[in-house]
Amino acid sequence: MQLIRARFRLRHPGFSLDTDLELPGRGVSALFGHSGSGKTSLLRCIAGLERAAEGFLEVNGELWQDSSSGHFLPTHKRPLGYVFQEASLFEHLSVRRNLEYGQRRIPARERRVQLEQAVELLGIGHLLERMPGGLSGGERQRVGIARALLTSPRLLLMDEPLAALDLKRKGEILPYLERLHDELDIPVLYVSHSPDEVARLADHLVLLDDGKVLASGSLAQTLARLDLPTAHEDEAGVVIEGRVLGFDTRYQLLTLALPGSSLSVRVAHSPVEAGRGLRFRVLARDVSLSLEKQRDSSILNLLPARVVEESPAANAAHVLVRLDVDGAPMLARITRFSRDQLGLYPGQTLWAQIKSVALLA
Ligand SMILES: Nc1ncnc2c1ncn2[C@@H]1O[C@H](COP(=O)(O)OP(=O)(O)OP(=O)(O)O)[C@@H](O)[C@H]1O
Repeated sequence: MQLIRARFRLRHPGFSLDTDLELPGRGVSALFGHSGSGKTSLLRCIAGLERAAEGFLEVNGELWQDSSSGHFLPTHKRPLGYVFQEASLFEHLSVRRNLEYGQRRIPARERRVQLEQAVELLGIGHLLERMPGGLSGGERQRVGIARALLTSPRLLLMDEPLAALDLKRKGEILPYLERLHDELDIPVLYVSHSPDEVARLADHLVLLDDGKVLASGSLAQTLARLDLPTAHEDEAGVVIEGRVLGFDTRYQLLTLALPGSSLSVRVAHSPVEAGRGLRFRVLARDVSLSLEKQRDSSILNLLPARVVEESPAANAAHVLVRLDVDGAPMLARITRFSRDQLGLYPGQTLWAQIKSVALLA
């Protein structure tokens, strides 16, 4: 069974962590929550760094901890990689030697990731003979991630791996993280403050608040839940996956297939060929609703939608509406005035006008 079960109780003065999670044993699970909500504490429990933590941890069928029977694998025996904000590389060793150090911790027959593969995945072939002192923050982080992979982990823990980088470097490194996600079969627990990173990388989302799990579910379903604080942020929105149908060079329009309709996005170049999957993000504030299909509208995307439920928004003049668009959940933030004009009710079918779609690639 591909599953990570993580049940922990940990007390610090003034803070207690109490989690009972079942996470998918593959793909990226993002841990999201305010500062102090317990994200790092949970990763530390999973890594076995909190000896005082009571709990149970099973990773894809392997038992790492069970306090009820006194079973506790110490950190160095847990096959995991841990990537922090800043990579702590051995400064006196070249990049190649740093990577080999990671690899040597594992007997040859147990290695699941080869040096060439990690170097290629992180795009660091040209850095191998360099010393860490001369690397940029983004390059260091890529080397740190490659070194973690070379220990052939059964689980990769990443604690805000991009937080120390500026926006440009973040943009450079994200495609490599996406490749890890697509090409390696190692489950990742990814702590982040950034909705954008989560939208791009995560499959599963865990929301933590004051040491407790507020929600744990698929990214698409969880982002669309009106009862969670994420739906009430200014940047609230959903992530949808579609398959590329085609790219029109004259109009620079990329068309993506949804289960029963399609969406068009204006982009200069198609990032992938037809048939491949792509993620895109639709913010609640970019979706408006109408009863009629407005054919004369300059808005490109008009999709049939069904109202599932509504909730007051943070701003009293707005309401949040959860929609079902061909089985894909979507959020719309509209004014209370529009809501009354539409006579909105659950089950109503209407048209969602999508003013802007952000491609996550
Ligand atoms: N060793 C410790 N002793 C006492 N309190 C601690 C200890 N470690 C963590 N805490 C407290 O536990 C709470 C959760 O901390 P944690 O670092 O897990 O939060 P976080 O969600 O990762 O925060 P951030 O996003 O700021 O990194 C905080 O209030 C912190 O002060």
